[in-house]
Amino acid sequence: MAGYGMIKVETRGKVGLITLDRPAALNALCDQLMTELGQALRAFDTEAAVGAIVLTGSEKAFAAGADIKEMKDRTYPAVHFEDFIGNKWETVLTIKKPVIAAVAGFALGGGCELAMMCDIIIAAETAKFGQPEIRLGIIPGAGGSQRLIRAVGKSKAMDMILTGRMMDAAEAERSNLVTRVVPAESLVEEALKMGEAIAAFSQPSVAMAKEAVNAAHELSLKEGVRLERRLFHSLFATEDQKEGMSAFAEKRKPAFRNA
Ligand SMILES: CCCCCCCCCCCCC[C@H](O)CC(=O)SCCNC(=O)CCNC(=O)[C@H](O)C(C)(C)COP(=O)(O)OP(=O)(O)OC[C@H]1O[C@@H](n2cnc3c(N)ncnc32)[C@H](O)[C@@H]1OP(=O)(O)O
Repeated sequence: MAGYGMIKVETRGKVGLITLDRPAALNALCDQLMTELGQALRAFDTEAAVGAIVLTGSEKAFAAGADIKEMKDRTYPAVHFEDFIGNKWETVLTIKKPVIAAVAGFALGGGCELAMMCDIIIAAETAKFGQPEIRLGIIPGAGGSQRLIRAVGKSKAMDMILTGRMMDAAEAERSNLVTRVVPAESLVEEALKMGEAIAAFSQPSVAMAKEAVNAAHELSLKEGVRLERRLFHSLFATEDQKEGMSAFAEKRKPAFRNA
C-alpha cells in the first residue's frame, strides 16, 4: 500500500479497511505503526465516498499491545514530559465516522485499548482480550482501566486488570465487550457488511448518532439527553432528513446525499 510499512489500507465499496500488518511482532503497537494508523484513519475520515471504517489485524493477533521492546528503557521524565500516548496515540477518538474493530486472536494491553476506542467490536471465535500490563510492572495507559469497567463492570474489569488474565470471545460477548462473535474465517466479511449497512445511511445522521452514543460515557443523563436533543433538532436542517421522511411517506427507498 502506498506509503505505509506496517498497515494495509484498502477501500471496499463504501468502507475503508485498515489492516495492522506487523506479523513478526503480533502487531505490537510501535510509534511507526501508530503514526501510520493515525494517518490512514484521518484520510478515510475526510474521504467523502467512505461512510465507515473497519480496523483489523491478523488471524493470530489484532494487536498484542504496545511495543514492550520500544518502551522498556523509557524513563518517567521522558514519557511524562513528552505525554507519551496522549500526544498522538488517541487519533481514533477524533474520527467522526464509525470505526469497527474486527478482532481475531490477541487483543492485549494497548490492543484491547485500541479496540475499545473503536465504536463497535466484532470478534472472531479465536479472539482473546486482556489488559496484562500488571505482569510488566505497569498498568493500562491508554484508557483500559476506564473503558473496560464501562464495558464489562467493575468486578470483571478489576479481575482482568489485577490478574492480567485473558477473556475469550464467548466471555467477551457475555460481558458486552463485543457486539457479536463470528467464525474467524468470516470476521472481516461480517465487519465489512456491517460497515456497508452503516455507510448506506446519511453521513450527518450517522456521525451525530455516534457522537450522541459516545457522549453517554462522558455526560450525566440530563446533559446527555440535552446533547441528543440538540443533535436531533439539527438534523431537521439537513436535506437527508427531508429525503428520508419523504421516501417513507412515498413508499420508496431514500436516496441520501450526505447533505
Ligand atoms: C493512532 C490512533 C490509535 C490510537 C490507539 C492507541 C492504542 C494504545 C497504544 C499504547 C498503549 C500503551 C499503554 C498500554 O496499556 C501498555 C501495553 O500495551 S503493555 C503490553 C501489553 N501486552 C502484553 O503484555 C502482551 C505481550 N505478549 C505476550 O504475552 C505474548 O507475545 C502472547 C501475545 C501471549 C503470544 O505469545 P506467543 O504466541 O508465545 O508469541 P511470542 O511471545 O513468541 O511473540 C511473537 C513475537 O512477537 C513479539 N511480541 C509479542 N507481543 C509484543 C509486544 N507487546 N511488544 C513487542 N513485541 C511483542 C515477541 O517478542 C516475539 O518476537 P520475537 O521474540 O520472535 O522477536
